Amino acid sequence: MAQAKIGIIGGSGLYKMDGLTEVEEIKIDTPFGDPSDVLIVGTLEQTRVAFLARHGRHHTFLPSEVPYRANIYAMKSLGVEYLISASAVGSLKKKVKPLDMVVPDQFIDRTKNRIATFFGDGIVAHIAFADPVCGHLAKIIGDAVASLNLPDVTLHRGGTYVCMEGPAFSTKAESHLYRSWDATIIGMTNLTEAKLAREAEIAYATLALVTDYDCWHPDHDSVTVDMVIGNLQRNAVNAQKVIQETVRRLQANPPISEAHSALKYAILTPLNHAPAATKEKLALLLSKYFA
Ligand SMILES: CSC[C@H]1O[C@H](OP(=O)(O)O)[C@H](O)[C@@H]1O
Ligand SMILES: Nc1ncnc2[nH]cnc12
Repeated sequence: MAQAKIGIIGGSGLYKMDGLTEVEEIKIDTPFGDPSDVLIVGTLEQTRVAFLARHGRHHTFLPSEVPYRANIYAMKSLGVEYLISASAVGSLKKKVKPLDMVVPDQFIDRTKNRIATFFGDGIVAHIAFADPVCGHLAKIIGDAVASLNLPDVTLHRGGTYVCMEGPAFSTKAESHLYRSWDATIIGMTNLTEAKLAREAEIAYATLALVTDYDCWHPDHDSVTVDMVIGNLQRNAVNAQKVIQETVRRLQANPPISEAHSALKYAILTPLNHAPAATKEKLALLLSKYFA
């Protein structure tokens, strides 16, 4: 089976990664069903990386339908230790403009229709999630953006990403509510992914690409898909440059992340009392904790 230390999940508008060489398309079966698409493993900056289109390469999964568990499990099965997410987001702050880039450090959960854990069925675990992204990886992504001096792009390090269920965009009342919470950006996918990545002991951070002002701004039209895709296509080239530079920095200096031992104190069920079928299903994540 192919191996890759670095994973990339591309969101709306980023359905492929240019510049990969020695490319393999890998179909991975998981105990949680099929991932959104085949995983593309290739070489970038002398490193094997695995790319996955979050909504499928033809954008066929709603945010609520994305098989998040299968996606993260598939990344883990390739040996991924660092996961870079590229995502389209709306801005909840005036100073965060369309085409800007944000590397958030917090999330607020407004999802209601998805499973955001690998656990259950006889094995209970509670990961710490106070700091939901890997600070080391977030810094490397931020440094990569800063080093590229991209024209018309302002970098915002830190900020809170509201993860809503969708698929409809927010009402104005909701958008104003999130602004009153001092949230920075809004999207529909990254919190779920960040939780599962943490349970899988993968360091995770987000490169958020701002496409719109959601629907709160009196001087800007309310968000539409056209607006999002139009801006993200403009952002996609920049996003790929940032990802490539992040991979270069990451492989030169891979940090030890707290995420890599997230389950050490999280599992409450003595594993010798856990149902065999659940142990088997979760062995990829748990075998290092089997006695
Ligand atoms: C196409 S607009 C809404 C859609 O875009 C974002 O997707 P992703 O996070 O995968 O880039 C947002 O979360 C929604 O899923
Ligand atoms: N305004 C918005 N709300 C939710 N998800 C988004 N993705 C891009 N823009 C968005």
